[in-house]
Order: sequence, then C-alpha cells, then structure tokens
Amino acid sequence: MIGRLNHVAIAVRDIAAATAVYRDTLGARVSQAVPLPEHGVTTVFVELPNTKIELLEPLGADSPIARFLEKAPDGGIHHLCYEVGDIRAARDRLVEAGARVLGDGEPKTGAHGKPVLFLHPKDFCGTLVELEEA
Ligand SMILES: CC[C@@H](C(=O)O)C(=O)SCCNC(=O)CCNC(=O)[C@H](O)C(C)(C)COP(=O)(O)OP(=O)(O)OC[C@H]1O[C@@H](n2cnc3c(N)ncnc32)[C@H](O)[C@@H]1OP(=O)(O)O
Ligand SMILES: [Co+2]
Repeated sequence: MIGRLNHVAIAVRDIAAATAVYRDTLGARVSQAVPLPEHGVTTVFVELPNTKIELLEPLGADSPIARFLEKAPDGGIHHLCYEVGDIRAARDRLVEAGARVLGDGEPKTGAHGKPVLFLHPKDFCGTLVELEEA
C-alpha cells in the first residue's frame, strides 16, 4: 500500500537556524519558509536527490510541534511521510486493521497541496506516520 518516502520531518525551535544548518553546513537546497496555520506549523523543505526533509517550527498556541518540543527541547525526528495512491482507500484499510487515524479521519490539504492523514505513533512502532496522496 505505501510507496515512496516523501519526507522525513524534523521538529525544530528555530527554523531559520535549522535552515542555515542544512543550507550552509550540509550544502543542501532549501525552500522558503511557509506558514501553514491550519496545521500549526511553519515549514521549510530541504530537497535531497531521493527524498525531502521537512523542517517544522511551531506556529500558534495549539501547535502539535510545541507539545513535541516540550518533551524533546533539542528537537528531533517528528514523523515519516509515505505516499499512497488512494488516501481514502488506504485509510479504510488501516481502520479495518485497527489503526488509529488522527483528527476527524478526513484528509486535510498538506504542504504540497495534496491530501494528507496522520496515523497514531503507538500503532506504528513508536513513529508518527503521515500519508500523502501521490
Ligand atoms: C505541513 C503539513 C503537513 C505536511 O504536509 O507535511 C505536516 O507534516 S503537519 C505536522 C504536524 N501535524 C501533526 O503532527 C498532526 C498529527 N499529530 C497529532 O495529532 C498529535 O501530535 C499526536 C501525535 C496525536 C500527539 O498528540 P499529543 O497531544 O502531543 O499527545 P501526547 O503528548 O499525549 O502523546 C501521546 C503519546 O504519543 C507520543 N508521541 C507524540 N508525538 C509523537 C511523535 N511525533 N512521534 C512519536 N511518538 C509521539 C508521546 O510521547 C506519547 O507517548 P507516551 O508518553 O508514551 O504516552
Ligand atoms: Co509532514
């Protein structure tokens, strides 16, 4: 069901500093910072030859990234995003298998303008999983 690894997301306190690390120290191509209030994050994408890194800074009082950083003040890997062909079919199959889909279960528009869903980390080896329709 899952296909390509679309991105690995890293939660950070200071997205400008993290962007500088990837751009200046690691020599990667980085995007502009984009605020996404519906998701409670500001994002920067680091383009790699085989996948992307999504840098996430908290945005707003209810940001899921703020809660994550309370437990991991230095930041860290927050989620993995896998591509699927049909996100609603994938959701229905996962729910039938007993997995918890987060939120109201309906896909939201993600950072790439495509439908996304999140799956509970306790059901996936301690890793928060994002699905993005390819
Ligand atoms: C930019 C848009 C989009 C894209 O297109 O790429 C994005 O990536 S947006 C990214 C941000 N959005 C989300 O994270 C949405 C989904 N997340 C959630 O619904 C919540 O963050 C959560 C995963 C349900 C956690 O909610 P929270 O209120 O923080 O609950 P707890 O703190 O009680 O956590 C419960 C339990 O789960 C562990 N946990 C929490 N977050 C993670 C994580 N990222 N990875 C692994 N484990 C995680 C947490 O430690 C708790 O465990 P215990 O302490 O053992 O109970
Ligand atoms: Co993501």
